[in-house]
Amino acid sequence: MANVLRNSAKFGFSGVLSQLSIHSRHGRECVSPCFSLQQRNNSTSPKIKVDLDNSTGVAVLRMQSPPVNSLSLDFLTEFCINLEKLEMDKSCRGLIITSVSTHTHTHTDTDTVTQSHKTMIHTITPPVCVVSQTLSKVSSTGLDIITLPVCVCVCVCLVSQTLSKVFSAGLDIMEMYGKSPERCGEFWKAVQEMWLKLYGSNMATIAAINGSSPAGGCLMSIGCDYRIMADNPRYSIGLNETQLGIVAPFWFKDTLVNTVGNRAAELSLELGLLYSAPDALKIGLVDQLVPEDQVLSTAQDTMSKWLAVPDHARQITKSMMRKQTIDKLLSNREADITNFVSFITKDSIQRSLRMYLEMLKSRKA
Ligand SMILES: CCCCC/C=C\C/C=C\CCC/C=C/C(=O)SCCNC(=O)CCNC(=O)[C@H](O)C(C)(C)COP(=O)(O)OP(=O)(O)OC[C@H]1O[C@@H](n2cnc3c(N)ncnc32)[C@H](O)[C@@H]1OP(=O)(O)O
Repeated sequence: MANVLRNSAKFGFSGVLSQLSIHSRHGRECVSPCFSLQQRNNSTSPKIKVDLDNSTGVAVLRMQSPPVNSLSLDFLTEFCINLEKLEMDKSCRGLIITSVSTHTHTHTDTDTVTQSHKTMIHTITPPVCVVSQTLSKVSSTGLDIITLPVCVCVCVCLVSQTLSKVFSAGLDIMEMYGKSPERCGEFWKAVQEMWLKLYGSNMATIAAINGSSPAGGCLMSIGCDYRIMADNPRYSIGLNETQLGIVAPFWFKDTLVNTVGNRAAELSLELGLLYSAPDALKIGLVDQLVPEDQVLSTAQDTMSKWLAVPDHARQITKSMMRKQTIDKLLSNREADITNFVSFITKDSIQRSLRMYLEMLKSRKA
């Protein structure tokens, strides 16, 4: 243990984990070589926006993947890359995870059509740059060279997309429905990676839950050190997997037990309960409720209290609390993937997922 603590002071929590387990893929040594320490951490990528305030050392990661911030393979990959970058950045000590409620997405599109220039201008607005040109083209027979008037339209337009009031709708069900075993395995590995990185982060982490947070969204929340939820009767949170006819794996269960205790976790998991914000507070699934417009500012105020504690002391303590749970998955990763793939690809489970998807759609109609 003394060794663990010495290493922890030297490498931080993630570093200790990678020292302790040769299977660890989320320690500092395993970072993709394309990220250097010099890299700035203010990034905007399609699904996630990260802003690091260098004066406070606090990064805000905003999920912005309409319609419901579901956790697809692409989303999870992007999430892990961002987390890894922040973990590597010594100036970043705290991370707040939240969802943007509305965002404007800048969309660049290049289209080539064999229509008149005039038609093109009418169909795509607002064109920032329209280039007309004549293009020589080989006909389908390959014999005749024909010349067509072509309008190449480079259009930059702003598309406003509104996220429904969700923090995250959890794992993207479409990643588990009708997919090949290989793809399911790849997806599950990314889910594991997201949890390993978050639960084992050296940073102080706060979930600013400004919307519903079922299943994987709840996992992401309880993977943080502290949870602040909007006091809105429309929002709910919980590990509702059994309601979909699927089963939360042992590490989802362990994280929930570590958060709310065994009895509450038992009820919660077996019944697939989604809790209102006040009920979630009652069982300790979230730590604090605040009016919706104060979720982020409260998270920022709370973070300053967490960062008042010396990093090494907080990190070593966090490691002592979470290491056993993390190691359990690290030493069973491959078996866990195999279990997931064989479970999720069963006909009966696929049927349950289809019914659930239909229910989601019919609820909308
Ligand atoms: C033998 C032992 C084995 C042991 C176990 C081994 C392995 C483990 C196996 C499996 C574990 C899997 C763990 C799974 C975890 C998950 O996270 S599953 C996902 C659970 N999520 C949900 O149940 C949430 C469902 N969504 C909602 O309840 C609502 O959408 C909402 C989030 C409350 C938002 O409501 P609203 O604003 O009204 O939006 P809509 O319902 O209209 O949704 C908009 C569109 O988004 C689609 N959508 C919603 N959620 C998801 C999702 N999670 N994935 C993909 N798509 C989603 C919805 O269908 C709408 O689509 P359309 O616009 O109709 O196309």
